[in-house]
Amino acid sequence: MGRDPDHPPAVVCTGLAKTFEDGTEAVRPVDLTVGAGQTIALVGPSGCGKSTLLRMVAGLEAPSAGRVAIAGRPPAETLRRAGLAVAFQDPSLLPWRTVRGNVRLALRLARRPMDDADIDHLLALVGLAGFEETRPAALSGGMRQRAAIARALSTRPGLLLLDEPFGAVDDLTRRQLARDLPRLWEARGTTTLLVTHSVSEAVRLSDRVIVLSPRPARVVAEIAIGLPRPRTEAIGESAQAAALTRQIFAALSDGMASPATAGPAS
Ligand SMILES: Nc1ncnc2c1ncn2[C@@H]1O[C@H](COP(=O)(O)OP(=O)(O)OP(=O)(O)O)[C@@H](O)[C@H]1O
Repeated sequence: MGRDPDHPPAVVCTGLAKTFEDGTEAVRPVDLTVGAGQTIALVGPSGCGKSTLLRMVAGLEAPSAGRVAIAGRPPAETLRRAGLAVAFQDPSLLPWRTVRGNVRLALRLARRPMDDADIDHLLALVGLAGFEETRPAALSGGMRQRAAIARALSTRPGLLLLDEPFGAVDDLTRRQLARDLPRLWEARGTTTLLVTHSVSEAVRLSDRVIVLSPRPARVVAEIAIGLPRPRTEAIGESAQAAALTRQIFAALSDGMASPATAGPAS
C-alpha cells in the first residue's frame, strides 16, 4: 500500500500554552515529548484542553506561548509534506464525494499512489466494506469517523494525531478497531498522539499516558505503559493493565483535587 513513511518524527512541545481571545485559558505551559515511533495518549477531564493541545501540535491552532517541533520543523511544514495526518472528532469529509472518493482525494493531495483495491482493503479494516460508494450524509456518525480514520491512515503519515478516534463508535466496533488499527500504525512505526476519554483504551494503545488536570490543562502525571506488544485483548484485560488503569484514575482524581485558577470559560 504505497511507500513507507519518511522516518517517523519525534514531537517536542516546549512551554506550549493557549489562552483564547476571550480570556479562556485552555492550556498552561506544557512540555511534552513523543519519541519517534511511540504512541502517547492524552487523558483528562472533559473540557480540560486536550483537543486544543492536539490542535496546536497539528498546527491548526496557534499557541499563545511556546512551540511545537516535529522532527525539528514547525507543524505546518510537516502537514504540507503530508507527513502528518489528523482524524478529529468532527470528521471533515467532503459531502459530494463517496467514501472511496474522499480517501482517493487525500492520496492525490499527498501525492501518494494507492490503487482502489488497497483503498478498499483499508476501508474493510475499519469496517466499511460495502460502503465504498456511499456519500458521508448516508453514513452514521461512527461510520463517518471510521472513514476519516481510513483517510488519515491511507497517506501513511509519519505522525498520526487522533482526537477521540473511536468516540462515536459502538462498543463492539470500538473494541475491534482498538485491536486492528494499532497493528497498522505499529507495523509502520508511525508516531501517534491520541486523545481519548477512555482510560482503558489509553492503557491498551499507548506506550505512555499523559494525565492532564482540569482546565487549564497541565501535566499532572506521565505513566509508562510497559505492557508487551502486540496488545491482545488478554493483555488489555490483564492484572497489570488493571493496575495501570487504577494508577491513571488516581492521577486524574489528584488533578481534580488541585485545580489551577483558570481564566473565564467561553
Ligand atoms: N475557539 C475557542 N475560543 C474560546 N474558548 C475555546 C475555544 N475552543 C475551545 N475553547 C474552550 O477551551 C476549553 C478547552 O477545550 P478543548 O476542546 O480543548 O477541551 P477537551 O479537553 O478536548 O474537551 P472534551 O474532552 O470535552 O472534548 C473549553 O473550556 C472550551 O470551551
